[in-house]
Amino acid sequence: MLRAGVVAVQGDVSEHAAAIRSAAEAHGEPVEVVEIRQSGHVPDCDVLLVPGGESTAISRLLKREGIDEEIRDHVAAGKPVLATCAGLIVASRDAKDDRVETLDLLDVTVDRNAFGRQVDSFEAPLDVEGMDDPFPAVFIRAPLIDEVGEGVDVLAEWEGTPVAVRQGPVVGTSFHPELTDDSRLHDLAFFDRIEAEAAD
Ligand SMILES: NC(=O)CC[C@H](N)C(=O)O
Repeated sequence: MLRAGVVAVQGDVSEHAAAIRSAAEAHGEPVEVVEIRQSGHVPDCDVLLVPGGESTAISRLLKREGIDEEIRDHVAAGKPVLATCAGLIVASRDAKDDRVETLDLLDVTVDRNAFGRQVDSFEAPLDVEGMDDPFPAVFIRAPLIDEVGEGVDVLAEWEGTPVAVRQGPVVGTSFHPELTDDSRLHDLAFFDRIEAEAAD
């Protein structure tokens, strides 16, 4: 049984829970989704999802609840994380905003809301490394990734700007794969990895 933790202090938690459930179902993988609002649950999780929402609120609450350290330990143990939009901001090295205390899971810097305000949200077909067909990427007040460290792979770009990155077990996207019923980003972040490990 795969135990998937959805960080649930703020943001689009139910969409993430539904997306990981349907991705797991597609792989015939029984899944238990754990909504994480307090410390003590992350250590039991195999994979973690950090949702979109408001990065200032998410980072403040993670720290207040002591979940921030647990997420760092999860990654240090090599366990996968998918961080989307505000989650990517929280996972970055630096969001250039004192209100966001980042977790430094991905060696990238981000510019919050760089793709515009809520009204500027858009959907775009995105070429993602390893996918045969474009992924329907939904951008909502999306962060721009402006600096990418050496250990980071860029998985997708939009108009010359990285919008999906991977470093070790952590995948971060500027867009919201949880809002479409396309589970290929979950495959890339979790199931391809889990299946490759199982085949070893
Ligand atoms: N849709 C989103 O997650 C937007 C993120 C928002 N720009 C932030 O700074 O938190």
